[in-house]
Amino acid sequence: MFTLLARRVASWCRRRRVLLASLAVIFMSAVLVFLYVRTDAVDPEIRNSVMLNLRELEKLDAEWDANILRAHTGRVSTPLDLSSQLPRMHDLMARLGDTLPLTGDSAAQAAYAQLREALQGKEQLVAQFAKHNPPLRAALLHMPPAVADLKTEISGIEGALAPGRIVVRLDTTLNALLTETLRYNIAPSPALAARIDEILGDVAAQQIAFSPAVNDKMDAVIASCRVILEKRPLENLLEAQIAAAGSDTALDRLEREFDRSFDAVLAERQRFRGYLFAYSAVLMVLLVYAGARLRRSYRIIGVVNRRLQSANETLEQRVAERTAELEAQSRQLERLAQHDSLTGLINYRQLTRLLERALARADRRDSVVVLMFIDLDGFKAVNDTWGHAAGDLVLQMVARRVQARLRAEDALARLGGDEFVILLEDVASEAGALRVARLALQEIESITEADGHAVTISASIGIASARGQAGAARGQEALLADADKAMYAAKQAGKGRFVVSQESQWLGHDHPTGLAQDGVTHDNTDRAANADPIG
Ligand SMILES: Nc1nc2c(ncn2[C@@H]2O[C@H](COP(=O)(O)OP(=O)(O)OP(=O)(O)O)[C@@H](O)[C@H]2O)c(=O)[nH]1
Repeated sequence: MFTLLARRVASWCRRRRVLLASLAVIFMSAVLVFLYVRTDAVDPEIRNSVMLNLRELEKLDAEWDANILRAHTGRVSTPLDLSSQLPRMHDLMARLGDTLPLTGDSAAQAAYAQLREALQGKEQLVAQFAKHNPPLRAALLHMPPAVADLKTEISGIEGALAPGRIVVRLDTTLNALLTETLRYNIAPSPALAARIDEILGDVAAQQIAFSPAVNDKMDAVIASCRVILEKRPLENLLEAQIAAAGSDTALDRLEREFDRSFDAVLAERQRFRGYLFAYSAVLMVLLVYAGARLRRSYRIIGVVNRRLQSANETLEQRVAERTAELEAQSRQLERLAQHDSLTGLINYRQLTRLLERALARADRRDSVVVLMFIDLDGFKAVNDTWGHAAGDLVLQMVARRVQARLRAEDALARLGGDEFVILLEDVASEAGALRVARLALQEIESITEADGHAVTISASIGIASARGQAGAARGQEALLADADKAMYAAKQAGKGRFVVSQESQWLGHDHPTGLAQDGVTHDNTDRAANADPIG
């Protein structure tokens, strides 16, 4: 089961090798790009700018707190002074909000959110503070001079008109009111509030003894006191809440978290730079390995190519040798097909070919072709007496000697057994042909010894000729038959002679000599007069 599965997977892999290689290259490139992106450098200026923003924010927050304190002590009178830092603080917060996503750190984001919340809370509290602070400030500013003024008033004409006891008491009560109210302003408490309330009741109870003008001043003092009683704890509470908003703590935390997350980002980039370096090294190794494999493949291909080339050359050489051998064999066969193996003369087949061409040429030139059919006489006796080898020797000697008497353009063929044929072209006259016949006869009869044995042979020669168009029209078979017939006639006439066929055709007035019916018989008695070959 597993083997089958493994085979299928292997076959699939082989078939999809190119696809897999492409996917691997794409995957490796994607990893490379990913690592490169993760190692993107962080601008250190960002850190500096964030830190500068935070510092400025801290400074503005501190100034804000100082303004609140100034308002507390009455040195800032308008609500506008309390919110003068806000536009710049909003701007800085927005800038920090843009920069912080760089770190992508949740703790830094949480610290930023906390700071924003703290500042928003503080802003709301300061707004309330700004609403309550002016009446309080006004009351505090009003009260001491108003009390002093009242005291002056009652110590003058008004005091003279009122009972002395009441004037003294009011003066004491006003002193107590001023003292207790100022104490309350510094450290408000319910007990002190109850005491001031009691004093105010006492002041109000003594109003009856004074004029309406004094009463108005007393009402104003009472009103300022009431404002202080109401607003002081409220302002203190708001100040406490402003302090508890924790903007400074949030700022510290954000600075800490940003620093830490920025370091973490740098460390991560550094880490990915390490990965990228290691990955690049692995890729380099793979590249070198692939290069080596490629080089090896090229080397193998080169070796295979050289071997193939060498094999090809060897094959070509063998083919050339074999072709040469076959051509030689073919030539040999051709030669064997055209020649007689014993004498080396052309055979009957080749003779007929030459004869055909010779007749065609004679046709064109109106020349004469002569054919001499030679059959040895007494050859059987040589065989019978001295054996076949001696006979062969005789046949070879006949071939050699007769051939030696012919021109290069003449042909001598052996038809088989003891039969030979001479083919002559462009024969000028019958006399010339007869001369050749005589010479052949002479050469044959000159053979008297073979292989150390005495032999006596002769030949019967039949001569036939064909001239020009008429000869060609009769054809080679007719000429051969004429020569054969003439040879037979020579045999009949007693052998050792030649007979010219009566069908022979010669040039001009050179007609066949002798009998028109039987042809001319020539014995060997006149051969001495015709010792030369045809000229
Ligand atoms: N040695 C040898 N003998 C051959 C060859 N071919 C044929 N013969 C022999 O040649 C002889 C030819 O016979 P004939 O032509 O009758 O012999 P002959 O004595 O010349 O008689 P006539 O032609 O009548 O004069 C035969 O004995 C054949 O066996 C050959 O290649 N070599």
